[in-house]
Amino acid sequence: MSEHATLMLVRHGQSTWNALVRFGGWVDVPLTERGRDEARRCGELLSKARLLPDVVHTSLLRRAISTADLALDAADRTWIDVRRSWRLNERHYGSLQGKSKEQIRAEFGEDQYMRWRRSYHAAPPPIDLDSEHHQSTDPRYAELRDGVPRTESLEDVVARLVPYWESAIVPDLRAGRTVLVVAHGNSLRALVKHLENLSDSAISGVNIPTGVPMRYDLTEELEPVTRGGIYLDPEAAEQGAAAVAAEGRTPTPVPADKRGVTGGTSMNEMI
Ligand SMILES: O=C(O)[C@@H](CO)OP(=O)(O)O
Repeated sequence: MSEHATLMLVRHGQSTWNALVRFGGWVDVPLTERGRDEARRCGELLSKARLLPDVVHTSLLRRAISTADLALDAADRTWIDVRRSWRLNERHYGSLQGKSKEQIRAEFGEDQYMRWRRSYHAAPPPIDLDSEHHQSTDPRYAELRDGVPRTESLEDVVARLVPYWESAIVPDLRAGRTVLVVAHGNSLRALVKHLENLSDSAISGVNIPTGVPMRYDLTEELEPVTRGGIYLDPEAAEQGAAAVAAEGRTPTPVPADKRGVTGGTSMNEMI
């Protein structure tokens, strides 16, 4: 094993609901064309920096799986070992799943909106089983039986993610493998909180941009050598994180095919 273990974290590229500024959570929405470009660029950045992963871990959601596939293709690493787990899924956003962030903010006010989005302990109201956006009968979660979440706080995400970190990712790092984790804004925030031992309030200010790889060199004790990690494209990361922080505060862009009806900005022009 080299002096430091290398962990690369990547949030999936832009999804269709990122573009529409809707709460995504466990709803399995695909990447936009922009998201696919971000994923390919992520692979190019990994390749250029010679940070070639030996193993990739993803969630069970297609926006993370497609991002990993496109990035690994661009880095000529399609052949590496793949592990997937629901424990890397996005936070389950309860009854907010599928809803417009702008509308939720307008309806419930800034404080409640931000409590649901960024407080450590608060979870949105549980999703109704009549909703088209619940996952209780999705076969990919069959092993969870009645335990498929109907809402989660970030604290709940830490609780379900850390066992996977310890049982699946840490052994790869200890074996000297360069590990790539492709996951989601809030599952990665949960991992960053755990890795950096951040306080409940400090993690509320952390926003993860789509598609920009972040590198952590870890000590023997698996503590980050550089706090906050190192983004391979710091400028894109800064802009992307600011855009995530601002979601819901600016008018939601209108998809290109609906522009004639209501006007607005095309999905691919946003952020
Ligand atoms: O909608 C979601 O599932 C997440 C990530 O896109 O949103 P937020 O950044 O508001 O937690």
